[in-house]
Amino acid sequence: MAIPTAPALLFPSVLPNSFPRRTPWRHLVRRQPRHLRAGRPRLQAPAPAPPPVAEVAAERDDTPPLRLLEPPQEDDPFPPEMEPADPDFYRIGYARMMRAYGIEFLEGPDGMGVYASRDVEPLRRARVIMEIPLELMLTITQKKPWMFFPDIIPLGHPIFDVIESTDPETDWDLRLACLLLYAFDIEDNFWQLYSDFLPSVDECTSLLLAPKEDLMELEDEDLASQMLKHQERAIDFWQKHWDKPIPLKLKRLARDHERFLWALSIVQSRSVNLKLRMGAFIQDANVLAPYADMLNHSPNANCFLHWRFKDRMLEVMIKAGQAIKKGDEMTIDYMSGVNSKFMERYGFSSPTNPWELINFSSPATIHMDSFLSVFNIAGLHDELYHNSALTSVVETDFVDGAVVAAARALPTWSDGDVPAIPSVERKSAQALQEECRQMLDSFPTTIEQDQQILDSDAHISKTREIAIKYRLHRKMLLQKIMDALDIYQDRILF
Ligand SMILES: C[S@@+](CC[C@H](N)C(=O)[O-])C[C@H]1O[C@@H](n2cnc3c(N)ncnc32)[C@H](O)[C@@H]1O
Repeated sequence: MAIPTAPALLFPSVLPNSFPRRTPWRHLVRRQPRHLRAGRPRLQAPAPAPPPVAEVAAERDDTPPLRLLEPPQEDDPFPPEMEPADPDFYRIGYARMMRAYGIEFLEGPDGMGVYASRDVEPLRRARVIMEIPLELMLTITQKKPWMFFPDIIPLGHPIFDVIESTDPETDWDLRLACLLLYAFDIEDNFWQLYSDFLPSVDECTSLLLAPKEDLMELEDEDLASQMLKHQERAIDFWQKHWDKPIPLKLKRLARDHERFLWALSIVQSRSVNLKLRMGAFIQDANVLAPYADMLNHSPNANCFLHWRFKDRMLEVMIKAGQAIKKGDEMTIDYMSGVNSKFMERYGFSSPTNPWELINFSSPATIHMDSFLSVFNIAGLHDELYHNSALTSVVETDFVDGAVVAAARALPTWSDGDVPAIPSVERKSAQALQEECRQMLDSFPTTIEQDQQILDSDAHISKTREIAIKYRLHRKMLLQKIMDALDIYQDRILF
């Protein structure tokens, strides 16, 4: 079934004033690879002077009501002497811009990121740093009747049938990639302009874009085969719909499968899941939210995303109580997952990911509470945290995500199973160290060799670099667990 469309009413012209206008030919020019150009164009926060928090609240009240779902009735009876207003007239009320308060978008070590442009005192309440109106976002919902938003695809366009051929619940990423490609193709559409600020094929970290030999560098067979399957799925989809004689208006959206893989990478690594209310429905939606998609990940994020139903705004908010210094990066927590999950979806891993897992097969058991207390780690097994209140008591500061991660996976004994005899504890720690050592030895390269490859090869491809970093991070985690078990034995057992 085709969805009727009312583009003039539902999709306003919403270009921030400072957005560089695209010249008609510019989208035909291939971007230079990253090393040949000085980064992506700078994304300027389009808001005027940032207002204090109190004013933000006042401004919200002034926002004109958004009548996204109530287009004027076209078949209202007009007296014959009256003419309908120019379609532009209707756009006025819908044209809302993104607003930004006290932030700037800068190129950093993890690509583009969002940084504080002034100090922020810790406040008891969360506060807004970005507001992104719904109409700037590309949205695909997982259930009918609302399929995607904005409703920009004209009736009868073949991309609609391509989208319709997929399963809304499982193929949200393919669907959103089609919608994104379509949005890029509409002259002066917001996304056509925003695409200048998205990472190019050479800059994108997604492993969907990695050649097979780079995937082999991962030395994680499960992840490599998972990525090959993802690539196969995307290429099959592209071949099914594009690799044949088709109308030009469809063909030009993704002339080669690389273009489709890139769009899919953008969707997977930049979209968020939200529960949106659309009219009477509350829907699980996958959303590409411009500007908010410049936020990088941190497990100790200082910001979070908040969907405001009333004005249909996505807000980025600083967590309550956070003090932020000018120049600090603003981050959100993408998910609590192991490194392989981050690699699969976003193409990066972290040496201190507190959700990383090492599954020990050794029967050795260790007393978890005493292990944790050596590193000032407190809390229940699922929510271990560094207890800084204890830092003055125990001098070691050796705690990072890797030790928390180790603690999550350590085999433990429950009261009564094993007597708390230091020699048993020591044996357990040694057995676990030995298992880590064997796992570490199973990598054909050492930590130093991987580091050398990364340091010495100036022309290393992006995806190969990512694969080697991941392999390095896994080894570093093992090394840190071994070190932690050393410290544990020194501190507690003797
Ligand atoms: C939502 S985008 C964030 C903006 C992105 N940095 C850019 O340049 O446009 C997600 C991508 O940012 C990068 N990224 C985010 N957090 C990261 C982190 N903690 N470490 C390394 N890369 C990160 C990865 O390339 C990821 O796929």
